[in-house]
Amino acid sequence: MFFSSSEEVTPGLSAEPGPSSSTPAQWQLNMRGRADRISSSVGSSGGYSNSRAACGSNQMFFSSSEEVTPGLSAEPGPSSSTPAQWQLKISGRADRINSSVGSSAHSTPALPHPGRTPQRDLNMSTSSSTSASASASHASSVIVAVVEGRGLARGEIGMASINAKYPELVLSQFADTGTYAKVITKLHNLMPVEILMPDTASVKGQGTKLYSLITETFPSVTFTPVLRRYFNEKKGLEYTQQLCVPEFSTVLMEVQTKYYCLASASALLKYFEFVQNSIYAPKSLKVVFTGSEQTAMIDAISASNLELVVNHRDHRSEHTLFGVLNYTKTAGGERRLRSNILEPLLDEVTINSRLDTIEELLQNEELFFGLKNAIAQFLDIDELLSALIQIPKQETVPVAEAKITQIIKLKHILELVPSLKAMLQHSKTPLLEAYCTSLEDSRFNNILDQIKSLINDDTSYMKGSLTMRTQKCYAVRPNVSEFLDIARRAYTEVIDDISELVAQLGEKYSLPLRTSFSNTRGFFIQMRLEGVVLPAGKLPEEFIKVTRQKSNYSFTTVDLMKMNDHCEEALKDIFHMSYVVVSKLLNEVYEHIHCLYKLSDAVSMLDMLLSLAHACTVSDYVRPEFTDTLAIKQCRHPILERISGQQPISNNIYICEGTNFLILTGPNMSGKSTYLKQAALCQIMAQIGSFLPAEYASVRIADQIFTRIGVDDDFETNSSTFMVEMKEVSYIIHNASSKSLIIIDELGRGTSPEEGIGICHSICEFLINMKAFTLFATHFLELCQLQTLYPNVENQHMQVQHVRGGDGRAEKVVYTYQLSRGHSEDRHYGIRAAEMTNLPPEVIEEAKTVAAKISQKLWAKHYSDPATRKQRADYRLVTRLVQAARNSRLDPESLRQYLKGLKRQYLAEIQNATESVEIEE
Ligand SMILES: Nc1ncnc2c1ncn2[C@@H]1O[C@H](COP(=O)(O)OP(=O)(O)OP(=O)(O)O)[C@@H](O)[C@H]1O
Repeated sequence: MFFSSSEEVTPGLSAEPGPSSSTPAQWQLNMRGRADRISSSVGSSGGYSNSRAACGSNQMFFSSSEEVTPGLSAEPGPSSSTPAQWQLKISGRADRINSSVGSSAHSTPALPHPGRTPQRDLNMSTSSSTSASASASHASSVIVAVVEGRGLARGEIGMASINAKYPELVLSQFADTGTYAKVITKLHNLMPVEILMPDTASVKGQGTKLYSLITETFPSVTFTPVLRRYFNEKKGLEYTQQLCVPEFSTVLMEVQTKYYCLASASALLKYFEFVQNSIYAPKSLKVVFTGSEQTAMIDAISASNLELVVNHRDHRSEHTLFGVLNYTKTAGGERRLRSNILEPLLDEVTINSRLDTIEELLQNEELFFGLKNAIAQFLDIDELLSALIQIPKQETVPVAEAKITQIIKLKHILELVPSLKAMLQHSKTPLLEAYCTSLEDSRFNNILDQIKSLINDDTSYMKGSLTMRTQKCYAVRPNVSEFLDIARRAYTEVIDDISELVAQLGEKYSLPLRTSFSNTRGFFIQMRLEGVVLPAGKLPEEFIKVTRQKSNYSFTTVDLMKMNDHCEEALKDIFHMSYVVVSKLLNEVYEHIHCLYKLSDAVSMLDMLLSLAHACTVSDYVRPEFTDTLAIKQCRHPILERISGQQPISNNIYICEGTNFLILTGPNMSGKSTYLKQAALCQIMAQIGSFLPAEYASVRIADQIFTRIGVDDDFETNSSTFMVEMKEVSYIIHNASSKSLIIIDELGRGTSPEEGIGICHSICEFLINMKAFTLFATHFLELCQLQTLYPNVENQHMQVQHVRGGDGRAEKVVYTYQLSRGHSEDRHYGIRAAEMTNLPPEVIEEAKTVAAKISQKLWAKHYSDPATRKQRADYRLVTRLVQAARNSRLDPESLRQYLKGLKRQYLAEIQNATESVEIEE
């Protein structure tokens, strides 16, 4: 049972004649006409929110004798046995969450699903939309519970999260490393408003490493210790079984032995019920389990470095990848895009099915614009679902009003389904066909028919607070409830009286007065000052609470305030009686309501795909193909392109298994970072199913994308810069695989050149052996020697031109932003920079000589160690052998000759390695 109320709709009234002897339809029109007249004559102040009546009252609205049926009623909830810690933190928490719920346009992503077919993509977004949904919500209305295994199970993490705004419980459990990188990344993506952990993990002074890391990394997020006993996996499973919508119940099989995520779910649901003061209806919640296998992992630092969803210089700026691709029309589409960018797909079939769809949308303009128009009219379905399935513990005026709004929104949304389906019927790609099929669900019509039996045909969701108030007042059909009809007549009369009063005042003082309405003031009077002569040079005494904004006066009178009170009283009655009807209606439609999950999935995915297609039309993008090579012809940086408004200089990117390590050199400001970032951004774009800013693109799917990008030099923080560098690199080394994409920009700057080169060199060698695709930008030209040592390394540089100044000494650098093979000839950028100053020439020359000697010495020293040199010779031999084995074109004789050559080469290298290397002093 979804809702219960002691009051029944009064039967038998439908046979009654309407008021004022007119027919019900006429009466309805008359009543609406009056209210609409006023609503159109007044300026709407602010968007939709609770009316004054709703806001002003905390008292119980109903004298209902029945209790609301709680989904978890059998369990002792926090309300009955509140832990002390909870009690302390509760006040204000619900408000904060609620206010963020109401205000944010962004949030939970409806997950992108990797799957093998488009149909799978559909199903997955139901079953795994998790990570997406989980990951998105930057609308801080997410609460997360985290628990870690103890003893031998240390490192096993269970997480459960729920967004007050979206009806989805996301569970995850995974083994993490000692750096807890996965937990931190997941939390970063979720952006929770509050994190719950067992009190035992956070005992002062003895907190676990995970606890310290979480509280240090998320200082602005509220941390709440919860008694360990609430992290109860048995209860977690029971709650999940009770709450899970049947359509998603396969998840129960998946999680039944995942004790840690179930334990988190148990604590989270209890806590959520407590702070929200409402519970979820049984069988109403989408429950999903997300591992980290289906999406590529992008750690929080990389997401920030690449400016995926937030620009770290200006948080409100749209100069992010999200900003470039976001042409979505719905909150759900926006969330889905955001979550996809943070967690791109791994499954080639799913990505290609999205690309097919985008291609169709680009080729079929009618379909593109038709779908866009259809999608743009949808409201936030997830938000509505979430509200529909939460059972308030108290029945107040705001609750009543909210329920009426919900039924109006539900009707509005369901009425849009046929036009969306009709548009999709023109499509040819499997993904769109699959969404079209998913909308052929008789439940949509059933619910709508039931709604229409009690709600007026022309009731619909509209913008503007007064307009929406009118919609709510007249939502229920006339003759359904006699008392409701009487209350509405009373309301209309007060509205007429208000109009009349304002007209009389205008006549009395010969002033151009207008009736206005706002949620905070109710009805009030407005007057423009221009061309107005005030009697006795000032406003009449009768006008009180005067405010002035530019050339507009706003005020009221004692009589108008009284009328407002009458209006509020009448409204309360209307909402009360409409609520009784609406609650009963919701009870009836409740069993079908879960088809909205399908609709939400379809709308958000279509919105995202339309948005990606739209981005292609704004700039010239190309469809990527998936191979084992990253090869992008004339690639452009997507964000730079958007910022500058003109095409940046394009460059080719080529990395393959044989040449998987690229060393990029070039002076400061020559475009190295831009080049590196555009490679990573294009990789992500390809893996969410977007076209790319290039002439041709082939992409190897990356399981993870890592970046280490240097911050600007800061002499004061050099030591900490070095530590940050080392931590970031160590994270990459511990987590990257041969299928990863790694971007490293400027490593080893926070220490002496000698150490810097040494560290860079050993890290490079480690990564070269790992076979990940790596782009490594550096100012240490010494590293370019790696190309001669390893066949899979290639040097590239950013070209610059040096233009001599008129006085023959000062030199100007012209940046071409063009990539070229080989390493940069521009050594000692610092000295070049110094040359451009007024330093005496002899000082510069001496600096050049000393620098050259030092670098030669460093290099020679580094390569003088016989053991290291032997190791490298071994590695080169193995690499060449593998290449030979793969080269199927060689006939046996050529292969033998080739192998002989390799042997000779290897022996020479070994001998060389043991000879001492002369170091020039
Ligand atoms: N391909 C390009 N087309 C047009 N402008 C570019 C391009 N690449 C870089 N730029 C411009 O040059 C500026 C400097 O580029 P970037 O930061 O990539 O240089 P860098 O070589 O990494 O510098 P540093 O070594 O100092 O970090 C960018 O802010 C951008 O405005």
